[in-house]
Amino acid sequence: MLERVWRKGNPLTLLVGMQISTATMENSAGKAHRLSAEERDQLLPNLRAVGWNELEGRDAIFKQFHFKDFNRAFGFMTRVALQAEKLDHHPEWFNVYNKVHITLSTHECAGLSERDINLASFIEQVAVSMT
Ligand SMILES: C[C@H](O)[C@H](O)[C@H]1CNC2=NC(N)=NC(=O)C2=N1
Repeated sequence: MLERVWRKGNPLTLLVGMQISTATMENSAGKAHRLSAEERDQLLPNLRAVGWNELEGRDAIFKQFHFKDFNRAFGFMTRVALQAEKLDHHPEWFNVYNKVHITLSTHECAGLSERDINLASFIEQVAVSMT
């Protein structure tokens, strides 16, 4: 099912599929692990397709969002913040007026984990609904 979604869907559908798939990726102790090369090959292209990029010199992903005005930007941040708190996984971000810059990485494994992919997927869904 997921394979079918990945092949056929648009980038956002792909990301929703990724959230489902990555939900099972943590080990039983719930500890985050740094994504392997294979996992990156599988997961990152879908995020690149919607504007996320890997940072140079740090194992993290980054995207800049632009909204119509500050209200939209802050509404977006509020929705992301509530979900981040639920997930206990928080963005590093910067806001000025209608711009929001977001970096995602996982302290526990000092790099990218499936938690970042999940949060990025959620953020994309919120951003689409706010633009
Ligand atoms: C103690 C607490 O659970 C951790 O610091 C959580 C909170 N938020 C987090 N946010 C992010 N982005 N990465 C983490 O590893 C992380 N860990």
